Amino acid sequence: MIRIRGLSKRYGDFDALQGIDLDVAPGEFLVVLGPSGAGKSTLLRCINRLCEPSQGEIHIDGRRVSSDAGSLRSVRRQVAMIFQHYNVVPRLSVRKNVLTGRLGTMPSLLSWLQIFPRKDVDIAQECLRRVELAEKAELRTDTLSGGQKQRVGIARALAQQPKIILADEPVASLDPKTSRTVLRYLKQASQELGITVICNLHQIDYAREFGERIVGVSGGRIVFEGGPQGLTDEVLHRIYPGLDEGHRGQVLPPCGPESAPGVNGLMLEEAA
Ligand SMILES: Nc1ncnc2c1ncn2[C@@H]1O[C@H](COP(=O)(O)OP(=O)(O)OP(=O)(O)O)[C@@H](O)[C@H]1O
Repeated sequence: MIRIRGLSKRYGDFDALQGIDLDVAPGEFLVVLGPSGAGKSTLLRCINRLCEPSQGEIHIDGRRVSSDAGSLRSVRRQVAMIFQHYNVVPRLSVRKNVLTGRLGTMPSLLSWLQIFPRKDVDIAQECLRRVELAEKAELRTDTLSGGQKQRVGIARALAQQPKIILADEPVASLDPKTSRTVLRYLKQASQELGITVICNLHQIDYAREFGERIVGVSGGRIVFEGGPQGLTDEVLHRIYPGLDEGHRGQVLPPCGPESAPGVNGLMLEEAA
């Protein structure tokens, strides 16, 4: 379904990604694990073309992704994104936030007027039910906890009815219990709906627990590819050079700015 060959991304004279080759199967839940600055976000952003690769090719379902308008439209429709800081619009209701996942399928006048057809409202409600937030649909989103906001982020991604979800450190801002709950909702939706998920994580424990397959990235290169049982000490040292015993399996704090501004590149605060 996703085929990546020779993908490189250069920022100025810095190589953020260097010759990535990767295949992701339909319905797979793939975890990308790696330290801060390894290139995980850049990889996801090249897949949905929020970021233009310097070299290499990406194919989704056999179609090459490019920056021409038709390809971009198709990618933005098929690929949803979940962000570390949720990217919900605080003053909108939970339901309206989820409905923004439907904007790409609606006539622009209706979306501009924020008039949502019944069918879309029903889809949004079903997505909220999946993350067990149906009863909060009418609440303002800023009244929710961080974990609930991220579940809104998942529901919004599902409302897009995507083939692929790219989740960029979706639990980096959450405590361990909430993180597991959020990852469970995401994995369950992937399994039940057959959605391919690529999920960037910092946490080795969660990668082991939720990843069907794990790709370890370090210094812009893939240094490991395999099942959770393959994450041996030697492999972890390859992914996290200098990682000591005491840190193994613990949460590695993220750093760096949140780089993705909104859904499908929209600035939601401005769109609201
Ligand atoms: N727009 C940009 N301009 C210049 N350098 C960038 C840009 N975006 C990312 N980089 C650099 O590319 C490298 C990879 O960044 P990326 O955000 O992909 O890493 P990451 O593994 O997702 O890190 P983190 O886990 O901290 O989010 C970093 O060194 C980062 O500083």
